[in-house]
This record gives sequence, C-alpha cells and structure tokens, in this order.
Amino acid sequence: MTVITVDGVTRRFGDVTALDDVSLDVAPGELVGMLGPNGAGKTTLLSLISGQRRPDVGTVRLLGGDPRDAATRVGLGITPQETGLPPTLRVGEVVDFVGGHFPDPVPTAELLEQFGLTDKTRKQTGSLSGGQKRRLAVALSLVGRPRVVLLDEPTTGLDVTARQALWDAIRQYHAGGGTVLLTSHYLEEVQALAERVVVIDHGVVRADDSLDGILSRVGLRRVSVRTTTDLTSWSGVSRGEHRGDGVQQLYTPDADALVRALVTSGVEFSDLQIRGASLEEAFAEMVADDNPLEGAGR
Ligand SMILES: Nc1ncnc2c1ncn2[C@@H]1O[C@H](COP(=O)(O)OP(=O)(O)OP(=O)(O)O)[C@@H](O)[C@H]1O
Repeated sequence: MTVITVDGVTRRFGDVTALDDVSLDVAPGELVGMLGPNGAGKTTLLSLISGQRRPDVGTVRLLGGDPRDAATRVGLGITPQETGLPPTLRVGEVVDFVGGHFPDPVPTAELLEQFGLTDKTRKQTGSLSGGQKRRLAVALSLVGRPRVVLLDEPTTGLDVTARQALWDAIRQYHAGGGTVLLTSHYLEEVQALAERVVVIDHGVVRADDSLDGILSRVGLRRVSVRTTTDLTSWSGVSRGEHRGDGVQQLYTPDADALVRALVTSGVEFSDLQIRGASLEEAFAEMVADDNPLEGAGR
C-alpha cells in the first residue's frame, strides 16, 4: 500500500503546463525530498496531493482515498510555503484551534515545547519573528499526529540553529513511522534529511532515486588543485572554475586520468584534492537544459 500515489498527472494553468504526465509513489515511512528550480511544479504537485487542486489528467490517491475527502485528509499534515496565521490570535490558541480538528491532537504544551515555542504560548502570532512563525507553521502540520506530512520549503528564512531544530523535529516524526514529502531550495537540507530524491524540472520528473543513487548517477568527481596553469579547458574536464585564491575546481568523469595527465605534463601544482560530486553539483547537472538525464523514474 502506498501513502501517496500520483499517476500520469497533468495540470495546466492557461498556457502553462505546470505538471506534465507526472507519476510518483511514496510508501509508508519514506522521507522524500523534492528538488526543482523556481516554477518547476513542486507546489502544484503538493496542492494536488493535498486535495486543494484537481489534476486535469491522471489520478492522485492519498492514504488509499481521494485527497479531496475530508476523511482522507485527517491523516495529512501540511506546511504551505506561506502560512496566513491570524495575527491577533495567541500562539497557544492557534495550536488549540487547529488541534481541535483532529481526534487525538498532540497536547499544545508538548508541541510548543518540542518546537522551542513554550515562552511564546501567550504571544499573539503577529508579534512572532519570521523564523518563529515558520516553526509554528511546521508544528501545526504535526498537531493532528498525521500519517503523512507535506512540507513546502519548511526552513526557508530560518537561521542555522533554527533550521537544525526543525530538522530534528522532522527526523523525530519520521523515526516514529511518519511519511514525509518535502520541497526545499536548500540542497543541504535534502542531503541531510531525505533518503530518496525526486528532481522536477519544467513539470517533468527528471530523476527519482535514492540520495546515493542520484549522487552516483551524475558520476562526476571534483578535482581541486592550486596552479598558475589554466586547466579548465583541458581534455576530460567537463566544467572548471577559478577560485579567487589560485585554486581551480575541475569537474571530470575520470579523476584518475586527469591526475595522470597533470603529473605527466610537468605543470607545477599543489593542494590536490578529489571528492565526489555534492547534491548541488548533481542538481546543476540534472536541470541543465543541454544535459537532460534520460531514464527518469524507478
Ligand atoms: N494559480 C496559478 N495560476 C497560473 N499559473 C500558475 C498558478 N500556480 C502555478 N502556476 C505556474 O505553474 C508553474 C509551476 O509553479 P509551482 O508554483 O508549482 O512551481 P514551484 O516548483 O513550486 O516553484 P517555486 O520553487 O518557485 O515555489 C509556474 O510556471 C507557475 O507560474
């Protein structure tokens, strides 16, 4: 049984095809990170899964039911990209209000404690900082003990400490068996949290694989080396850049061959380092217009 099933879904807004024949299954207990550039279709996909919109073509199932049924959505928690919190309600009142829609809500004090908001319980939400509002928004998605949560850029605008705290809360929810589908523009967020990565670009799923699978699929190694000779146009270098400090960063499918060529050329160099591509590099490769990855899907 899958928690989320998206099958052959197309959704248009006028002339814009936001999603073009997208299919995606999410199994119970998975933590899936969705990546894509601005306008790729991520938010639209989440709105179809949460039943806020209907697909033009294809079907969406949530927890075995229709996401537009209120009975199905009781098992769902959402943090949208922008949360309209009523500014004059107190933080505790908002949590009580949202929790009141669920049969077995997390007690308000417990939830606020988990999200470091205990001292804000009696403050009006309008007085919270942007980061505190974001934390409250993620807390609200979990108040009903959902079986699945959709988090649209959960930590955008948060500082490093607040982001780490939210990651811990998401991990804790996941460790308890919860299913998570999140979007993020922070690649390190997806790298830190997700076991599986779905890359969407121009409304199409470009890759859907384990995090390791995505990284290895790109197959590029990064060689960094300090030298005064320009190596960026050497044969075997698919992309290269000069850093300000005299170090060049070279991306190559065959680091061994590049290092052999470097050594035999007699060029003087120092500080040679080789490592695998990061998710950021993998992502840049995947959404580069001239370099589509074939064979998306699992
Ligand atoms: N209500 C709407 N009316 C018209 N066009 C829309 C609407 N919602 C989305 N779109 C268009 O659909 C495409 C996908 O948008 P979507 O918001 O799903 O992208 P996204 O991947 O979430 O982007 P971002 O990372 O910027 O949040 C975009 O071209 C967008 O302009």
